[in-house]
Amino acid sequence: MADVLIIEDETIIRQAIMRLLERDGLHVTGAESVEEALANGPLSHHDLIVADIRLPGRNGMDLIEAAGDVPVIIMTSYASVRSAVDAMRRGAVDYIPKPFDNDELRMTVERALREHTLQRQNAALRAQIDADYPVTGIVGHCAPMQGVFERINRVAPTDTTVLILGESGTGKELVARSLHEQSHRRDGPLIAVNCASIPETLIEAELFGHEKGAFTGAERAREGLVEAANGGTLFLDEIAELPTAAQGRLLRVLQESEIRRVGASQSRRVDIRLIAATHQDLPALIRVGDFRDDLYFRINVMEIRLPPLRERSEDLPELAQFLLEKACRRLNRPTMAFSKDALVQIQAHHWPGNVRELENVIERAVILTDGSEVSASDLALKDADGDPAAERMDLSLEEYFRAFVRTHEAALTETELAKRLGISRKALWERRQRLGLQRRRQAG
Ligand SMILES: Nc1ncnc2c1ncn2[C@@H]1O[C@H](COP(=O)(O)OP(=O)(O)OP(=O)(O)O)[C@@H](O)[C@H]1O
Repeated sequence: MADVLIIEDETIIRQAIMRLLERDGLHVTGAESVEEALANGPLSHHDLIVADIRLPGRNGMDLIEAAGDVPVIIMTSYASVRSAVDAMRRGAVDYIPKPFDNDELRMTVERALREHTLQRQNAALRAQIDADYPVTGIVGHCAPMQGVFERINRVAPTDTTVLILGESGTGKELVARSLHEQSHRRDGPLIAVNCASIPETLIEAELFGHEKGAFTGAERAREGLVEAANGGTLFLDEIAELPTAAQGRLLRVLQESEIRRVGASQSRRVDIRLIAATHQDLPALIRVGDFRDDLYFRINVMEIRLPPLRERSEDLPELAQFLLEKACRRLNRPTMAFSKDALVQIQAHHWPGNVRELENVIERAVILTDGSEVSASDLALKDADGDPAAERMDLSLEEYFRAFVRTHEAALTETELAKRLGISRKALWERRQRLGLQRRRQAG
């Protein structure tokens, strides 16, 4: 039973609220003042506090701070909307205007209690995940991954620039997210930019923003991605793809904590933490003049190197199982398991596309498998060497969708087909329209 504390100095009002909430099955205690409430025991014993803003002695505002994690609803007269706004700013979860409407009060209390329960459940879930995996959502027990976790835990709480190295698909972005989530910037933005995906001519304006008229087509001034990361983390993936001019601008941002938009004469202060990643050999690029050595020295303060999947074979069974559960959840399929021969194949494969390839192979197998077991043939991996995996990787999900629909549509209803694909019937219909994949009528 949820426990609610009412602090209200007017006895009639306090008792009326207590009776009202007791009728809703809540355990309610009352106090005339903040001092009396504190004398009766720690505030943390309650699930919710409803307090008048004007009280004799310490007022309701003081209480918000004293309440810590316990949500506080403030009661205020219509005349003092201003103080209600102040109370919300200082952390009250809601306010109830006086004179109050009984139903409105009950609904506000119920909503605050529900949100508080949800928050507690989320915190418990997060703690559970943290306990299962040392760094949120990153699977790996092999020695090199343990080294990676140790570095993440050490460097995450600092503002140090981190350079993540590793082949494509080894989890560089995942590590960057984890560094952000474990830093004091976690409530700030994480802006992830793949430098290879922005055309060279646009990259400076995209990253650093521009003033109106800075170049043809710049009709309005625009904030860049670096500024958007202010107060948070900027993750620059494939940093080796940054053209030399942009490298110079980035270096200035890092050295001076200031940014100058393209075409601007004034600088603006920015507070960002940079995490960079690349699969390339930066010292080799420096030698041929494609990467600035001063930028390299500035970003290479702390290095995290991710091993390729082929060097992590002891992690493969756990990682495959983790990705299988993830795919089943995403595609709305009941839990599945790998057959023995599937696990043998997973161990034998070379995984040139690393974890991303493993994830794609598993997701496709989940889509194509009927039963609850994924067999070696569902994985469609050939052998450890010379397997044209890259060819299969080129098959887009749309092509799989097309093949899956054409193979199964004669035997399944649209509802069954949608369910097997893990999408709604409406989504199936829409995708059919988009791909020109009209339903074929069955002969006879
Ligand atoms: N150790 C891991 N545990 C669980 N999932 C992982 C792990 N490593 C990678 N993944 C998953 O594999 C996919 C690819 O990872 P990610 O995008 O982080 O790789 P990347 O190195 O940044 O690739 P690229 O260099 O091509 O951008 C993601 O879906 C990620 O969640």
